[in-house]
Amino acid sequence: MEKNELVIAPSILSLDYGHVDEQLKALMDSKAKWLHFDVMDGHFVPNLTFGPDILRGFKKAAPLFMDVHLMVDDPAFFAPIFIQNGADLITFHTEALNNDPSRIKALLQKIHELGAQAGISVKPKTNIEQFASLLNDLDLVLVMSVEPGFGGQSFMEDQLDKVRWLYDARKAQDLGYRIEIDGGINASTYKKALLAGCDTLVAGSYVFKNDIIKSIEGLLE
Ligand SMILES: O=C(CO)[C@@H](O)[C@H](O)COP(=O)(O)O
Repeated sequence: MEKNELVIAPSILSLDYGHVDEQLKALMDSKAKWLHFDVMDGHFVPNLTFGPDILRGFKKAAPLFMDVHLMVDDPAFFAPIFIQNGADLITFHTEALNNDPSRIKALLQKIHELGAQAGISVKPKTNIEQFASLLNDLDLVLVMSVEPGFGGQSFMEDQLDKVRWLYDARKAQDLGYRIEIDGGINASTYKKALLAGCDTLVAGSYVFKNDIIKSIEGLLE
C-alpha cells in the first residue's frame, strides 16, 4: 500500500511560454497541488532554465507547493537562494557533492534548518543503494527516468528497479519519504510507475501538450 497520497507535479519546463497566464490559471483550476521547477545551470546539465526571480513570480501567480529540482554544480550555494524565493522542497544531485554522504547530509540539514523539505535526485546511472544510510534524512527521493536536461524524452523503464528498492526500504524501516519519478510520464507509463511504488509523478510534456486539467485528472485516476 502507498504510504503517501498521490501527488502530480506538473513540470513548468514544458509550459507554453507564449501563454503563461492562461496555463497558470488552468493549473490553479486543476487538481495539481505541486509545481515542479527545474533549475539548470548550463554546466551540470547542457541546458539553461530559470533563476530565483522566476520562481518568486510563479509562486505569486500560482501559489502551489514548489518542488525545486536543482540541476546545478553548486547546490549548497543555490538552495538557500531558492528557499528565500519560495521553494518548499529542494532536491539536488548527489554527484554535485561527489556522492559524499557527509556533504549530502550537511546540505539536507541546512535545507531543513532553512524551513524547506529536502531530498536527493538520482540520475539513471546513479546507484541508489550507496545512500541507504541517508534515507532517514530524506523527505523525498527523485528518481530520474530520463537523463536530466530536457523534457520530452522517453521513459526508462529500468529505473523502476530503484523505485522498488526505495519502496521496500521505506517499508522495512517505516520511513516516510516520498518516491517521485520524473521523465517520460504519460498516460501509459504512469501506471508502471505507480505499480512500482511511486507516489509523486512529475509530468511535463504530457500535461502541457494536452488539456492541462484533464491530463492531471487522468494521472490521478
Ligand atoms: O527534469 C526534467 C528534465 O531534466 C523533467 O522535469 C522534465 O521536465 C520532464 O519532462 P517530460 O519528460 O515529462 O516531458
